[in-house]
Amino acid sequence: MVKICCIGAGYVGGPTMAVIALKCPKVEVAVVDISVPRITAWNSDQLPIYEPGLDDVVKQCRGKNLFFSTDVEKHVAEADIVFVSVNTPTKTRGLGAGKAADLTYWESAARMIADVSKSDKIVVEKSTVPVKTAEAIEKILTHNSKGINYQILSNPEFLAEGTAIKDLFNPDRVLIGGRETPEGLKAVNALKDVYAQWVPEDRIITTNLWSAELSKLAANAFLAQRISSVNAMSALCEATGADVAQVSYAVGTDSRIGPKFLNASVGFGGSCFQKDILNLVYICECNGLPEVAEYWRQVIKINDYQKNRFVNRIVASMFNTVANKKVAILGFAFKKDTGDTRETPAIDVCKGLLGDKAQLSIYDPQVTEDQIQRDLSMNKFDWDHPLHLQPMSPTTVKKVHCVWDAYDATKDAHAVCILTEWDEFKNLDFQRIYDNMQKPAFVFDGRNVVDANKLREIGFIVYSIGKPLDAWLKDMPAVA
Ligand SMILES: NC(=O)C1=CN([C@@H]2O[C@H](COP(=O)(O)OP(=O)(O)OC[C@H]3O[C@@H](n4cnc5c(N)ncnc54)[C@H](O)[C@@H]3O)[C@@H](O)[C@H]2O)C=CC1
Ligand SMILES: O=C(O)[C@H]1O[C@H](OP(=O)(O)OP(=O)(O)OC[C@H]2O[C@@H](n3ccc(=O)[nH]c3=O)[C@H](O)[C@@H]2O)[C@H](O)[C@@H](O)[C@@H]1O
Repeated sequence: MVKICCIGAGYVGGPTMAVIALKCPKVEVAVVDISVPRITAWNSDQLPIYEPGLDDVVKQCRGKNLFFSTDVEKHVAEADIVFVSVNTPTKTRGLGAGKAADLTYWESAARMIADVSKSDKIVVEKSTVPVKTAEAIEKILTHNSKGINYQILSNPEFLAEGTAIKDLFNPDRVLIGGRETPEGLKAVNALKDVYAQWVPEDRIITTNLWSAELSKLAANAFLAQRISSVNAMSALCEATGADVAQVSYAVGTDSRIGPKFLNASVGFGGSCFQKDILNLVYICECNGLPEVAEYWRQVIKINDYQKNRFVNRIVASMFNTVANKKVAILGFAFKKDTGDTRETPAIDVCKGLLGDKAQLSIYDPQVTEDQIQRDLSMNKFDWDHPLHLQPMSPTTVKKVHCVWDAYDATKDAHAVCILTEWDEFKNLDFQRIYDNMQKPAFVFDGRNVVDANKLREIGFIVYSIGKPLDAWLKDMPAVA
């Protein structure tokens, strides 16, 4: 029986390994982590991450050929294939701070593999890493090899949160990069055999190591670039009276461009887009390509601009001050169908409003008050380290209240900000909300989920990203 071990039981390691276990009943899969609470949760009825369909997959395999454990060394020693899916945060100190990937966790995992291994192993990079990481890992492993043969593969993950199980069941492609040597090709084929249990062969792409590593960074940069492109257009739409949804549709029907990923928003969030682009920028700079670095940096700059523009629009519309006004925040997760708040635009919007002394009442169906308080008091990039290294007792942000109902959040509020596109926000009783709010009552829709015309009929002043502006908003211009 082939034995797989995955180091890192997070948003990628957990779901990916659960699906491998489900699709490959003859493979034994152990997912290991240094975080005791995380492993305890994986072994309980309350999984540590919310992901549609995940419970079902885990329930089918856990205890049969899928195991979650903190006994990292034992499972690594026994495995034929070791996936490494640990955090690769942005460095906060030293060389490359604010841009480069921090490979501390990767390096410690590689050293541990070298220490405990007694048999040959295929080591698979599942985390998103800088180009040429495989070379560094190879050096660590071979300098400590005790005669053991290691093959390093790059197998980046393309799943998106909220649709992880669907994406893993039916991926657009699986990418495997390896050394172009007989041993390298053999290792590539061994991993290909695992995926071939459910992924059609023509969707399994094999490349050299560096192409696989770079393709992951490139894919995320291209995706984020589309959002920054449409968000840049949204500002121009507001200035000209064009409607960004109509522009996106007209542009996206060109088959060379395609319709997906053209929704204007308050800005993209999530643990990876910003981190991976910063990493790409750093790699370009290190390779003497400042123009290329600046090109990609602009994707982040537009994203920051979009979040600032949204906050300024709110404050400007409400007579240039939100001090002591109750503002309801609907949605805190970085997108719907996940409880993940890493780099969510809601953090920047809330911090911006708190900077102007607003009182926030926040409702998200999947995010706890503890998490929100932690996010609003944490330093930039701290969130991307293993749980036990994150600040344990954050100071409570006093002007923030978290509630478990959209109606409670909006009661007596001056304004409602929609920051996540949860389906339930489309069907709220906005007449009831309006009746219980201060007047004039504002809605700032950062995800374009509500029917703005219906809300205007009720009496709201509505701002939707990239849509023709209400007369009220035109009279109160927001400077980003
Ligand atoms: N979240 C996502 O949707 C995607 C993430 N990625 C990449 O996958 C990697 C992992 O991301 P996530 O799963 O989101 O992170 P995560 O933070 O949810 O999980 C990482 C886990 O690794 C554990 N860990 C760290 N060092 C360890 C060590 N030495 N030994 C054992 N466990 C260790 C941590 O305790 C943590 O539970 C990152 O490189 C990320 O860029 C790639 C595609 C999608
Ligand atoms: O490397 C990663 O971590 C993953 O990053 C993204 O996945 P994810 O961040 O989970 O979610 P997305 O659906 O890409 O959304 C990212 C952000 O962009 C925003 N978005 C997305 C699409 C769009 O049209 N407009 C828009 O503002 C979302 O609301 C969200 O805040 C990629 O889609 C995955 O392929 C990749 O594996």
